[in-house]
Amino acid sequence: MDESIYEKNRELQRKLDHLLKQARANEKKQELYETFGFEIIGASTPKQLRDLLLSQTVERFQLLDVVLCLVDYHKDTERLFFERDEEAQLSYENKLLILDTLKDAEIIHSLAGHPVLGVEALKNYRWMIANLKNRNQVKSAAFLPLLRGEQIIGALLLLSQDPHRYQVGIGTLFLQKISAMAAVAIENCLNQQRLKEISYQDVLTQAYNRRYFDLRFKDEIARCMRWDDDLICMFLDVDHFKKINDTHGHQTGDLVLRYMVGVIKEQVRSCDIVARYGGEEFVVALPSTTLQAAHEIAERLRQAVCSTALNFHDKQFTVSISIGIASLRSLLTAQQHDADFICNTLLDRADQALYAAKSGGRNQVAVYADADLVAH
Ligand SMILES: Nc1nc2c(ncn2[C@@H]2O[C@H](COP(=O)(O)OP(=O)(O)OP(=O)(O)O)[C@@H](O)[C@H]2O)c(=O)[nH]1
Repeated sequence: MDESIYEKNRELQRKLDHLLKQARANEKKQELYETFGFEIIGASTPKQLRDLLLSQTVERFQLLDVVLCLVDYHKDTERLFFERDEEAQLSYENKLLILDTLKDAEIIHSLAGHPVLGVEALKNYRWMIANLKNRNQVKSAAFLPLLRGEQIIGALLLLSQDPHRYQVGIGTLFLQKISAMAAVAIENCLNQQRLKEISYQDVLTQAYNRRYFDLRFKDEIARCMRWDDDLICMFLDVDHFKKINDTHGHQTGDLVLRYMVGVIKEQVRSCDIVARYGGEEFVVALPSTTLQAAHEIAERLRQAVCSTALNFHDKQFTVSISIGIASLRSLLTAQQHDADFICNTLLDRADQALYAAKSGGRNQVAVYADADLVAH
């Protein structure tokens, strides 16, 4: 056979090998993207989703970094996405940007509804990387809009050190699939959190309900014990509430309960847990608070309530509250007990203190003092 035919054969073989190699690489890539996409869809908590979108993407796709921006249509994205996890909030500070529909209207308007790659992505969306420490190492970027129907709910910006990684003209099908799955997952996750919040809320006052308090209270006790911190349980009860209802009507009574939650929230920190425990009784957990500080807060609250003239439904009147407080630290000086016992005993002690405040004449603060009770 003629040498040129051999050469043609070799050339064809080389081309075939190259195509096979490319096909295998694409298959692998597809598998990687698909597995990742299914994991995103399967994420059941904001923590899992945060980890997948903001950390795992970098690792699995060998990126320099990734930035996610979300449009805050319901003014709740940050709260729901971070679930009050301040540590996570801090560590993802520059990687998750929450866009306000009013303040950032122009920016939101500038988000493209299709993927943008290469120089244009870097030029148009430089604001997304403005606070990244490694922003100077970014050489190419892929901007992927997160769409739900016609609406943009945010965007992902994938960043690479390789100037050729995201160039105009490269196929974006894999990337589009990932961003479509991320959009669904984010929306689902936020909606699930919203449902959870509703089920933990007291409908009348918007404070947490007892179910939520019981769950969180145990967590907070465990956390404070781990850090050798004190924790205060405070019960508050409106004095002669039945009389308020009887005199001014049930609807006015409802307004008093709502007002109470407002006053309590004004006097405590955002990390304290305020819940309606039943009827006209409220409970507050104050982590990392000393008994003395809690006593001062309770006194301030009591005074704020009884010194304010209320004017609801054209009826002017004043109300007073009785408060009972108990501290975790005084309970732990006795002996070690399991979490349920500690939780129940602390609630019981605060309730006993409240009872003492009521029987002492109402409109007063009482502190549980019998540290030996737990041993009985
Ligand atoms: N308006 C209104 N009243 C409620 C609600 N839940 C419970 N109550 C009323 O709260 C009143 C509580 O009365 P009591 O338990 O006798 O207590 P009190 O009159 O506040 O007396 P002391 O606590 O001893 O000072 C009852 O009349 C309940 O009907 C509510 O959601 N709205």
